[in-house]
Amino acid sequence: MATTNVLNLAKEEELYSLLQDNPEATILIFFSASWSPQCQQMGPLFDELVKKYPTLRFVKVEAEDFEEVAESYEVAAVPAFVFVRKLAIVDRVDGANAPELSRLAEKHARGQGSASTQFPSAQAAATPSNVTATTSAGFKQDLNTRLKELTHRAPVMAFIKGTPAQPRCGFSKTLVGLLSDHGIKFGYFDILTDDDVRQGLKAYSNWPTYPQLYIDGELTGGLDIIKEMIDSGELMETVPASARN
Ligand SMILES: N[C@@H](CCC(=O)N[C@@H](CS)C(=O)NCC(=O)O)C(=O)O
Repeated sequence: MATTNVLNLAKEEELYSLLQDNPEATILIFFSASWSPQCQQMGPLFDELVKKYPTLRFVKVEAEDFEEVAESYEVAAVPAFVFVRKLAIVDRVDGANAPELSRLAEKHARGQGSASTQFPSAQAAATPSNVTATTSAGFKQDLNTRLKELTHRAPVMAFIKGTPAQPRCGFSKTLVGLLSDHGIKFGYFDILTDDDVRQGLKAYSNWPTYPQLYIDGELTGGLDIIKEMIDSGELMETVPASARN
C-alpha cells in the first residue's frame, strides 16, 4: 500500500504544516465521512490516484471531525475533493464525480494546474503596484487602490473568514476572540465574500494566509504574530487609543 503520500488528518496543524512546507506541490484533500456510501464509492479511486500520481500530495479528512477545516474549504457536503496549491484552492470536485476527479488529478500531475491557480503570479507578488483583477465583465480594475482603501477603513482592520459573530475558520475565530478580550475595536472584511480581495491581499502584503490584522493600514501580522505581540505587550502599544475600549 502506498501510504507515505497520504496524510490521514489527525490534527488540524498537520494540514497547515503540509500546505506551508509544500507550496509548489498540488495537494488533493478528500473530505469524507465514514457513513457516506458515496465516499466509500470514491475511496478506491482516491487510493488509485495516490499510487498513480506520486508527484501530488494527498490528505484525507473526516469532515465531521474537522468542521472548521471543512468550512474553510467551503465544503458543504461530502464527498468533496479540493486541489490546493500555494495555499489557494485551484480546483475542486463536489460529489462523487469520478471522471472529473480523474481528469483534474491527471491535469495537476502533468503540471497544468498552475494555469488555473487563483494565487497571483510571483511577479505580481513582487510588484504589488501591478496587481490587477479582471472581473467577470472583463473590466480591469486597479485592485491596489481598493486594497489600500480597505486596509485603511478602520484604525484596526481584521481580514477574516466569516464575520466576528460567525467566524468560518478556527484561526479567524481565535483572532476575533483575542481582540475582543483585549478591548480592541476593529473593522473587518470577510475575505470569503470576495476572491479578488482574498487573493489580491496576499500579494499586496506578501502574506499567504488569513487572518490578517492591519493597524493604520499596515499589516501587523497573522494570528501567531498577534498572539506573540499580545504576550509581549507590544500589541497594546501599537493599537491607537481611538481603537481601545
Ligand atoms: N499560522 C497561521 C494560520 C493561518 C492559516 O494557515 N490560514 C489558512 C487557512 S484558514 C489560509 O488562510 N489559507 C489561505 C486561504 O484560505 O486563502 C497564522 O498565524 O495566521
